[in-house]
Parts: sequence; C-alpha cells; structure tokens
Amino acid sequence: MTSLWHYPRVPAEWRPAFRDYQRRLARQYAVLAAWVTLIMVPLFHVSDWWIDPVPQGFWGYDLLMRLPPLMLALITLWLHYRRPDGPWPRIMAITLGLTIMLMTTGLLVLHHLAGTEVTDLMVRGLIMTTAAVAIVATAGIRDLAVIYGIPFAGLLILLASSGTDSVTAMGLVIHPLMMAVIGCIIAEVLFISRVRAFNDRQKLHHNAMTDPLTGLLNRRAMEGQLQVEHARSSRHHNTYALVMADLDLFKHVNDTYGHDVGDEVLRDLAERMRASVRIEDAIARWGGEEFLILLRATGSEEALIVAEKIRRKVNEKAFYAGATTLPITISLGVGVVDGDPDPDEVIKRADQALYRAKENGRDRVEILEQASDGN
Ligand SMILES: Nc1nc2c(ncn2[C@@H]2O[C@H](COP(=O)(O)OP(=O)(O)OP(=O)(O)O)[C@@H](O)[C@H]2O)c(=O)[nH]1
Repeated sequence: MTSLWHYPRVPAEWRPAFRDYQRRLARQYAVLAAWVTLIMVPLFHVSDWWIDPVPQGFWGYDLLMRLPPLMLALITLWLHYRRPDGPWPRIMAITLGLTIMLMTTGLLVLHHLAGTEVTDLMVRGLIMTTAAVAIVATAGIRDLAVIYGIPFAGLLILLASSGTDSVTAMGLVIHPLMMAVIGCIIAEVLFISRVRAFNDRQKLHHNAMTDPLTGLLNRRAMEGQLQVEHARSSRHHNTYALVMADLDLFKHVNDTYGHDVGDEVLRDLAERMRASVRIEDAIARWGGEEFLILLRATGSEEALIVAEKIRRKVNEKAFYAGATTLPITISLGVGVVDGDPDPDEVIKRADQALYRAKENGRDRVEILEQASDGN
C-alpha cells in the first residue's frame, strides 16, 4: 500500500512523457480558465453595478482592473487555436491565474482605500477567486507560490504602507489567506495523485510491452516498433537491419542443467545483447530462445559487425551454472530492408539467414541481403 507521506517521483526515463502529459493538462485548464474568465468577469462586473451597486465613479476603475484578465483570456484562446504546440500552456495558466488574483486584490485595495461600502463584497470576491484559481496550478504548490505569492505580498505591502491598522488589515486578509492555504493543499494533493496515476499507468504499459524474464521488449512491442521504423525508412529512404538470433542446442542446456539454469542463461544473454547495440536500437524476445534485434539507420556492413559482436560476446565469455561452465554459442541471421512492402519480408529474410547459419554449422552469422536471395 502506498504511504500517505510517501512523495511520489516520476522516474527519469518517464519524465519527458510526464512533461507532455502535464502540458496537455495545463492546456485544458488554461482554456477552461480562459472561458470561465470571459464569461464570469463581465457577469461580476454587471452584477456589481446592478445588484450590489458600486459607488459612483468606481464603475470605470473596476472595469479597468478587469480588462487585463479578459485580455489574457483572449490571448490564451488565440494560442489554443493558433499554436497547438509549444511551451505556452503552463505559462499562460500561471499568468492567467496570477492576473485574476491581481485583479481581485486590486479591487479590494481600491475599495478599501476609498472606504466604499462594497469592501466586504470584494473580500468575498477574493476568497472565491483564491479557491477558483487553484485549479490552474497543474504543478501543485510550485505554481501557486507565484499565483498566490505575488498578489498576497502586494496586498500586505499596500495595506501596511497605506497606514491601515493591523486589526482592520487582518480582518481583510485572514479569510482569503486561509483559503490560499486550502488551495495549496488541494492543488498539491491533486498533483501528487496525478503523479501516482501516471506512474501506475506507465508501469502497466511497461509490463504489457516487456518480456518478464529478460526485461527486453516482447513480440507485440517489437511489432509496433517495426511498423514505425519501416514507415520512417520508406519515407526517408534510409535502411534498417534486423538480426534474428537463436541460441545453439539450447534444449541440451535445459535438459542437462534444468530450466532455471536455462532462464539464467537467457537473462545473461539479454544483458550481453544490450551491451552490443546502440541505445536507439531495440531488442525483443521474439520466441522462446529466439531474439530479434532492430538496428536503426543501419546497412548490411554495420549489421554484420553488430551480429558478429554479439556472437563473440556469447562465445568468448563463459555462462555459468553454479561452478559449472556452460559452452554456449549463438547463431544469427541478418536481413536488411530493401524496398520491402512491409517489415514481415525483412523478418522472413533474417529468419532464413538464421536457418542458413544453423545449417552451416551454428555459431556463425549469415546474411540475406537481396529479396531474391531467399528464393
Ligand atoms: N529455460 C528456458 N528455456 C526455454 C525458454 N523458452 C524456450 N526454451 C527452450 O529452448 C529450447 C529450444 O530448443 P530447440 O528449438 O529444439 O532448439 P535448440 O536446442 O536450441 O537447437 P538449435 O536451435 O537447432 O540450435 C527448448 O528446450 C525450449 O524448452 C525459456 O523461457 N526458458
């Protein structure tokens, strides 16, 4: 069970995806906040004038204070429809929240200093706004430090410098400040639960795409990667290579030393293969003791070098079952994309090359470069 006090972190490898998710969320909230601002701020202005009449002469000042959030709301909507990408969502969400808070604190100071009868109404407005803007703080308390920090600091400084006595000042700010504390708690709890939900979802996704024994990609995940790589290679006219690798006489290892030792060998082999390829390449457990390696942007010469490197890594350094040394070798078949309509053709060539390697005595690399080679 997750402890209430355990502060969740997004693992480094998932951070780009989390940033992406946060950006989408900030965009939704910024757009929501913009529409709410465009509808509610004019409504408040009309209701202040009609239901709770603002004293003569203040209508224009109040309107002036309400213009900046309206402008920012329009800019946010413009960005939403004109600039679907980019880093603006969180910036606009914070700026919009901050401007709305500045508007409300500004109205409170204005009416307090002028001593109008609607100062209480403005305090209530500040409490409501403080609660409402918490929603745009998609990164929790960090965003609210800006959204609440600047307006409340300004409010306290203005009240102090205007000579307002401390009891009156406290009466004006105490409830909005309490609301700010509640807003911080809500925003932080929402942020933490989003991080937890994101991590859980990523783990599920990771498990669905990974072979549990070796930690390599599973067949389904590799099929997805192959489709993408094949589409990319067709569009940009560059090559990729596939290496199909299969341990030699592995049945003998299982029969002699047991399945657990066989599993240990597969795990060790996965490590050796990982160490032999580039970070952008992909390795999958394709079948029981059969592995498929995708070498991106790679031609036949380079692919042969990589396959040979894997063969040597298996052949030259012993595998162990307790104190017993296991003489293990691997055969590999290479296929390189060559105007194929889909990746299945390349897989077939790598498979046929592997078959040839087995037939030619095992512990070797074979290649079928041309589509016609396999026929
Ligand atoms: N320990 C273990 N063995 C597995 C696993 N998956 C498949 N195998 C074994 O891999 C062996 C594959 O044997 P074969 O297909 O006959 O091939 P081979 O003995 O490797 O011979 P060649 O491929 O012809 O060199 C079988 O004994 C399978 O039980 C696994 O997850 N763990």
